[in-house]
Amino acid sequence: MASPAVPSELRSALERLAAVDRLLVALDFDGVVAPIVERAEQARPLPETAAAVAELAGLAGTWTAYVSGRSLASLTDVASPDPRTLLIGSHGAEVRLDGQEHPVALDEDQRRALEALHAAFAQVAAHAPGTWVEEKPAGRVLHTRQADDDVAEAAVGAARERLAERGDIYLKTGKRVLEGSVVHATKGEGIAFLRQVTEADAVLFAGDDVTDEDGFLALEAGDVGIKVGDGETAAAFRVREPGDIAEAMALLVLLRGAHRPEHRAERAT
Ligand SMILES: O=P(O)(O)OC[C@H]1O[C@H](O[C@H]2O[C@H](CO)[C@@H](O)[C@H](O)[C@H]2O)[C@H](O)[C@@H](O)[C@@H]1O
Repeated sequence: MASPAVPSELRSALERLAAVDRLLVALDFDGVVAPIVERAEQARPLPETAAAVAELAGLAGTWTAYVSGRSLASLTDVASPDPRTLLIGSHGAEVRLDGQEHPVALDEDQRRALEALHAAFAQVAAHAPGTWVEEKPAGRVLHTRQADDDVAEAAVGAARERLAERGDIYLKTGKRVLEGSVVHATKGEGIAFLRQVTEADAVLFAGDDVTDEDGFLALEAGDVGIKVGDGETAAAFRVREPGDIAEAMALLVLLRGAHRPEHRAERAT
C-alpha cells in the first residue's frame, strides 16, 4: 500500500501545533509551495497550497510566511502571495511585513563586490551553454538546470574558482544553482526574526533545499520542521513532494479552524 502523503507522526505534530495560542506557518517557496520547473520565472504555487495558506492567514492567532531565497520582487511576481502573508526574500536579507517592504541597502564596498560577482558569473555563463544568471538586489544566481551535467559541473567549478579569494562574497549551493551574495543572511535568521515579530508560541517550517537546513536548525522545542524530498536533514519530519505539503496544509486548516474558528482582526503584525 502506498504510504500516506501526511505520515501519522506528522499528523500528530500538526494536531499539537493547531492548539497553540499563536502559530507561525513558514514555507519555503521553490520545491515546497511550487514544484521545481526549468526556468525560475515559470514557477507557480500549487493552487491547493496557496488556498490553504490564505485560509490560515485569515484565522485568529495565525501568521503565514514565505521564506525564500528569491528576491522579494521575484517572489511576489511568481507567488502572488496573499497580502497578509509575511515575506522573507534573498535568504533573509529582504523582508515584507504588513505590505511594507524593507529592502536590502548596500554600501559602496558591497556594490563593488556585487559588480565583481556579476562579472564572474556572466563570464562563466557566456561559455557554458544552457546556463544563465539571475539578478537579485544583493546577489546573483548561476542557473544550470538547462545545461548538460558536465557543463553544469564545470561552470559551477569555474565560478567558485573565480571567487575563491573573495571574503566579501558568500556562496551557497542550491538545486542546480550556485548562489552568490554580498550580504550574509540565512533562512535561520529570517525565521528567528519572524518568530520575534509574531510572538509565535510555535513555528512550522517546510523546506526542500540545502539552504533550508539553516531554517530547520533555527527551530525550537515544540516547533515542526518538514523536509520535502530526499537528502540529509535536521528536520524531524519528511514528505515526498510539494503535493504532500498541499495536503498537510489543508489538514492544518481543518485542525486550526477547529481551535481558532474566528477570523484574525486586521492589525499590524
Ligand atoms: O528558497 P526558495 O524559495 O526555494 O528559492 C530558492 C531558489 O529558487 C529558485 O531556483 C530554484 O527553482 C527554479 C524554479 O523551479 C529552478 O529552475 C532552479 O533550478 C532552482 O534552484 C530561484 O531562481 C532562486 O533565486 C532561489 O534562490
